[in-house]
Amino acid sequence: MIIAPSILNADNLNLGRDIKKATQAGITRFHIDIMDGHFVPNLSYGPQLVQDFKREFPLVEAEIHLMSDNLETMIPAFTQAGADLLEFHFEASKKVEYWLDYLASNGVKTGLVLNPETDVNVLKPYLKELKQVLLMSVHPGFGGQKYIPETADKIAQLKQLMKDANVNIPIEVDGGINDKTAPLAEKAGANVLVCGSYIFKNGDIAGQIRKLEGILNEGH
Ligand SMILES: O=C(CO)[C@H](O)[C@H](O)COP(=O)(O)O
Repeated sequence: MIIAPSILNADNLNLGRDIKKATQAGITRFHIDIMDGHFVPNLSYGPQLVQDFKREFPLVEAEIHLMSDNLETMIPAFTQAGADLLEFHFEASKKVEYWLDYLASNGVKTGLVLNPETDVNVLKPYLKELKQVLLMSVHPGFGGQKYIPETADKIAQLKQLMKDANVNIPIEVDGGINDKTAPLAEKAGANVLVCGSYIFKNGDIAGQIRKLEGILNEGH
């Protein structure tokens, strides 16, 4: 299981410090939420943040979760900024195939994201080109929301879809992950968990990461 901390609810005035604390606790990938105030009702970071992240932490993966329907501007900008993995929403794109090709030819690993209400079957034509699928377990736009329990059914449906297509890529779950919900997502078959508030909000970043890892290890 990979834990990818979402920096959205970290202390933004001490972001470098908090990211460093998480890497010292063994984290090798961060989830960076990009919100455009249009596709979702919130604003977050721009490409400069990603560029600075890669300058300071070149060996740590920057996973970009693009919550925008302005892909023409955003995808090239975040590709140039140094995204290792870029995930865009199926709901936000009329040219999925075009952007998958663009990202692959620029050496960026690609994931598609589905909102909670979107049927997993929409992924069928793209599964072979994806490096990951991200299932939202909250409605995108804000950290600190409650995990939607029906996510387990979506994970099961996606696993079946992948099996039928003979594809085996990681399933990532994002939103409301904590010590109670992480085991639910793991049991349902998630391979990557995005976790924001739980890790960054209580002041003991390393302790929260260890706690989450401990709980996930108990299941084995
Ligand atoms: O994509 C997101 C919101 O749109 C965040 O990544 C997600 O909500 C993680 O934060 P938290 O763990 O606090 O729920």
